[in-house]
Amino acid sequence: MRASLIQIAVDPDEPVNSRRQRVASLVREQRERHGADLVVLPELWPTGAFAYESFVDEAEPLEGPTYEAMAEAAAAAGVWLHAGSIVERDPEGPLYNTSLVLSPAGELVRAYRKIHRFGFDQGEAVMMGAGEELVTVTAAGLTFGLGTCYDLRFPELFRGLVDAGAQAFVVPAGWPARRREHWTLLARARAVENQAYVLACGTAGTHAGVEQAGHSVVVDPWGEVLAEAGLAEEVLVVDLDPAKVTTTRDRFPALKDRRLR
Ligand SMILES: NC(=O)CCC(=O)C(=O)O
Repeated sequence: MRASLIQIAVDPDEPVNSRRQRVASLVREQRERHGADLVVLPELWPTGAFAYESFVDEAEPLEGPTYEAMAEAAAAAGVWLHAGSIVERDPEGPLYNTSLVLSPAGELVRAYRKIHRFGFDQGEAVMMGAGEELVTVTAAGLTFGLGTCYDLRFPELFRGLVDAGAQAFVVPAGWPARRREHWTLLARARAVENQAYVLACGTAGTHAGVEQAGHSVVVDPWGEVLAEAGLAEEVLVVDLDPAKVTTTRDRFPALKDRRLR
């Protein structure tokens, strides 16, 4: 199966709706241009992950304007779409940082509320609720476990996803440039320790004064980097093979030597 990761530039001068339309047309062309079965977008790309002051105004229901634009694009292209995350307004609860996974028919098949909120005593950590559910989804022949940005620092989440059947992880992010080394290192660590693909899709540009790391990366189950973006907006195209997960786990069966559960 082939995946396209779209590292979107989040420019505060581009209105959110224009960005939605621009991203929708990028999604639409991924099948025809690159033969993609799956398209992946970053964390909170409509607003920017650090644009805390816009979270309340831009919050939307699960099937709000971002979903609508992405559903139309996924269906037009006939691709699975991990649409990155949105600021979700739950009518009965707080805001959440929620990732959406859409089928090639444009249906919302899974939503994942980010479990580990970033910011310590400010921003997302105080403005949003914490998700509580591990989420996996089987798409185009692979079972993906979902995480979001800061989640990458919490290996127990990814091990839990492996226990739930994950062969690959999708990690949308809005990771800052000043901790770029951590991003690449953690993406490779999660791949190696879980013998799983990692599809880590970040943003480009600078918003809310925070320069983004870019450098979206795809790592295979042996820890090899298959593709890595630069700093600017860019599309990464990679082929993923479920058999590679099986052979890696069979030939070097470290996951079978676990003693603490
Ligand atoms: N949006 C985020 O979760 C940022 C995470 C981050 O900056 C870090 O883990 O470092």
